[in-house]
Amino acid sequence: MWRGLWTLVTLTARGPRRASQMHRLPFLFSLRPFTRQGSGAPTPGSGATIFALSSGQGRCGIAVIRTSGPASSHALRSLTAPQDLPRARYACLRLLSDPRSGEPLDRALVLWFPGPQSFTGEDCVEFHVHGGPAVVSGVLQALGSVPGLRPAEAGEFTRRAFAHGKLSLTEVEGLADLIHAETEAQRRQALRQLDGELSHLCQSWAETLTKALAHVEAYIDFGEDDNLEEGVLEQADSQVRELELALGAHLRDARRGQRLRSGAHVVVAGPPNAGKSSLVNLLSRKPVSIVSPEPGTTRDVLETPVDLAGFPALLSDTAGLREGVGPVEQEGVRRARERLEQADLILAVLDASDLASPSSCSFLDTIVTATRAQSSSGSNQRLLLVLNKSDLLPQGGPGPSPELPPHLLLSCLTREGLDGLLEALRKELAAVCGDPSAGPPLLTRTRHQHHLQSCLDALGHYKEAKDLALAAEALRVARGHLTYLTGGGGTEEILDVIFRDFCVGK
Ligand SMILES: Nc1nc2c(ncn2[C@@H]2O[C@H](COP(=O)(O)OP(=O)(O)OP(=O)(O)O)[C@@H](O)[C@H]2O)c(=O)[nH]1
Ligand SMILES: [K+]
Ligand SMILES: [Mg+2]
Repeated sequence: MWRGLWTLVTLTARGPRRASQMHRLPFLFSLRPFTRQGSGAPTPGSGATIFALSSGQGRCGIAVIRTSGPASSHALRSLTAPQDLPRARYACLRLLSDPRSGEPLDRALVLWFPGPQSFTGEDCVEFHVHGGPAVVSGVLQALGSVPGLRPAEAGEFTRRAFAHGKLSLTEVEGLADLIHAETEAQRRQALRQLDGELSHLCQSWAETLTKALAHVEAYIDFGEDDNLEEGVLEQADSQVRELELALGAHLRDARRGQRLRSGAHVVVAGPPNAGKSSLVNLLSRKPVSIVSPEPGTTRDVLETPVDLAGFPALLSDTAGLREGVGPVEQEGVRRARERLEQADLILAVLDASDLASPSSCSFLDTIVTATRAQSSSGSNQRLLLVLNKSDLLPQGGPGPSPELPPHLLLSCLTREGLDGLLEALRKELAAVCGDPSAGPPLLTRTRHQHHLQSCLDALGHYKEAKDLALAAEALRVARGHLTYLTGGGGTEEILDVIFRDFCVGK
């Protein structure tokens, strides 16, 4: 078919002489038309129809049971009365009964989604039944008795959706993240990815590369032909340069998307008895750490996952930093320092009523000053200075020293200043994790970073390539990585671009 099309074009647009050059275009005839179905994913379940409980386990108001596959309509008819198929995509009330015994199971809402307009792309049915365990297991058993139906494996509905081109790989990842999202920021980020923002961006980058590749290939094939547009290679070069800039900007993202997915490391540190453990308990809303008036209470690093102002964080409580103590506390101090190095954000806590003590001064001089100096010289580590126990400051007094770096006043005892701290945390974490509702889509997984970096490396090879065949190959490799990112398996659409974007024989 392609050969036919090409011949048509060569005859009409370029005159018959071009037909003799067809042997010079081997790559064009190995092309498959672009479809997302050629995504390298396994072809779905060889006709099997799957079913599963899609809502959560346990007693609930409504439970949703789904089927997907060619026997879905048969399953629906077998379980319902009347037995006719309801109108597509409209909810209707039906009596469900066991097809073997005729025993009524429930009165339920059923929905019929004929493929391909369904989540998986196959025929699907949803049963919205009453959420009692006996109803759910009765309907599942009834479905299991219908010939051609079997229970779904984990993720099998989504896998079928991917195999039918309903979702790209990054969208599948977004869906998984949405299901697991625990904080507002994670939900926003996952929803953007599920909406396909990252995959659309990659598709547009891949299109740019397809154009550049088409330019280079055309030059290889028609280079000496004066009918070819001028400057095709220069166009390819400038397309590659623009793409390099865009990819570089995304990669400089410094793993913000990944932090948003798995949580930023927030480390609470400070001198002994400053109220670090009190703050950790306050922020996590549970008694994670022991609080006591005795300095040196916390020894081990205590970690707890928390939702901090809508952002996911792994909050670590650490031992108070001081010198000249016994071996156990000294080990705690060593662990605290080690954890500080891994922090995305340091919550530095001092006792507002004890700023002149040697341990407060030493903490300010070392950790606080050093971190602030590093972050102004481009390090990614951030720091918030919190002066706790503000309730101990004299009412209407002068407040802490004006020479201190920027800080927040807080009382873990009275909770005064907590709202201000949460607002400051929200800003800091938005900088650490990226604001999920603004800017370009974030890279949420190492896999994304790997493919973008490999794409960028291949563009480097393009620029260094000594001949055009190698340059074209580098572009193909670069484009392959973008396709892998969205889950495609090296699909080709150069012909389309040659017809659409090129005026061979104008
Ligand atoms: N007045 C007052 N006391 C506080 C406040 N926050 C904590 N404290 C008290 O300060 C003491 C030390 O608190 P912790 O939370 O154990 O302090 P820490 O920094 O974890 O101490 P170490 O683990 O020993 O380094 C306890 O007696 C707390 O009740 C506050 O805001 N105001
Ligand atoms: K203490
Ligand atoms: Mg403590």
